[in-house]
Amino acid sequence: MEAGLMQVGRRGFLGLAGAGAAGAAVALGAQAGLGQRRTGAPAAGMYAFEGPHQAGIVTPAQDRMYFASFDVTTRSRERLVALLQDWTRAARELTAGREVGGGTLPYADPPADTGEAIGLPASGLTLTFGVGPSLFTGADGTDRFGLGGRRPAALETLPHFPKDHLDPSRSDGDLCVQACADDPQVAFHAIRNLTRLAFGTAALRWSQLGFGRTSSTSSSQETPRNLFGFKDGTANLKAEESGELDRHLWVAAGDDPRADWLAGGTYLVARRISMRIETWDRTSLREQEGIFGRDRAQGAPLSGGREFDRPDFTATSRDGAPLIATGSHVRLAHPSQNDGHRMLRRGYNYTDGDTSLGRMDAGLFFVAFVRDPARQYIPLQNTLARQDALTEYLQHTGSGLFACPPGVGPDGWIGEGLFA
Ligand SMILES: C=CC1=C(C)c2cc3[nH]c(cc4nc(cc5[nH]c(cc1n2)c(C)c5CCC(=O)O)C(CCC(=O)O)=C4C)c(C)c3C=C
Ligand SMILES: [Fe+2]
Repeated sequence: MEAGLMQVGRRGFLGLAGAGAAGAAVALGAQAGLGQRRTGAPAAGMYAFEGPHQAGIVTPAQDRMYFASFDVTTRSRERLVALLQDWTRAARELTAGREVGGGTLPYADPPADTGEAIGLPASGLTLTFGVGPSLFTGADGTDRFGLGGRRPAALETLPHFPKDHLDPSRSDGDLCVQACADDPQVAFHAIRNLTRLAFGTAALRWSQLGFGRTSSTSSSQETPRNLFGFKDGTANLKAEESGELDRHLWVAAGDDPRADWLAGGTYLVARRISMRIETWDRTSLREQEGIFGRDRAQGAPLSGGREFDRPDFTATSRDGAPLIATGSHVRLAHPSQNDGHRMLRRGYNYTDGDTSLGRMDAGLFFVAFVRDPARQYIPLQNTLARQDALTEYLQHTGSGLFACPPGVGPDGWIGEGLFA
């Protein structure tokens, strides 16, 4: 079984409702209460909502994603807090495969849950929440909710990078929710219901559907492929590397004296990267492999060996040229070129139909989690934008940076520490 995934079947659930349930079912009951589960189907995968860190970061990447960014429309701090509490309550239900609002159906009112996930299991749903820089400081410099003094120094709108072509209506936001699941309808249902709960307090600003994970976050997972056909996620930071996670992923107490509320949390970088698929498809395999610095079939470094072997950047061909080219993606992105920095990538392939020129509007919705974006993301993105051979085939069209608070305990709510 994958790390952190609980298999809760009909027997487990019925057992919980009865006398003494153990193991997974107890975990379900403790965190989710005894509301109506949407299905009695066996072997419904479920990740614990509670824990020191939010789920959806190091839990194994699911097959589907629906990412949403929100603008907070209220000026009231109390209403913002109430929204985060409502979202936490709903997230406990949704991730346990239960209907929002306990499945209440007063006939004279709209149902508490929108209903399209009835009959579907939890499907490994995780919900990961974040806060953007604009939640702290408005465009006119105002301290919107009295949180200005608690804003982490690293939580700034990402700078403009060379060749960026950002659409403001697909960028930034006050709050974000990343919903990942093995069923797209379950991920959609989660965002829809959270959006509905936010009515009058926060409004959807932009959203992105992703259909195929482009990273492994656990060594138990097979490396998937991106839309250029290459294995993606080979050298990713993985859940099993606990020391490395503390070093590169989780914010520690003392990292930022203004923002100890973020200890145990992390930063989420989102980039909507359009990929020039038609041009790529007219490029030779030799050139494609040279651009990445890995072979397409196995994902092995061009210096030799197998997928998970270390790339040898000193290896040269008979004519003295480096086997992994100086402008290749893996050389430029490798920790040895970036002061030892790593990141946890958790992106998804996407398509939004086609463009007015009849090209596929498709690419990578790049999501990465880092302990410090100012050191781990911004310098690397500047390097890639200027030197990476891959850049010719890409266009960054959306962007966002969010701080993801730590996870919650049984009575906690997301972002509690920020408002304490
Ligand atoms: C700024 C960070 C990065 C962006 C943006 C980015 C875009 C991007 N990447 C691929 C495909 C691959 N990336 C791979 C490795 C890799 N990429 C980054 C960072 C960014 N990529 C890092 C830190 C690494 C790991 C480097 C290392 O430690 O060796 C690979 C190789 C396989 C792997 O390790 O995952 C591929 C393939 C695309 C298509 C893309 C934009 C659309
Ligand atoms: Fe990459």
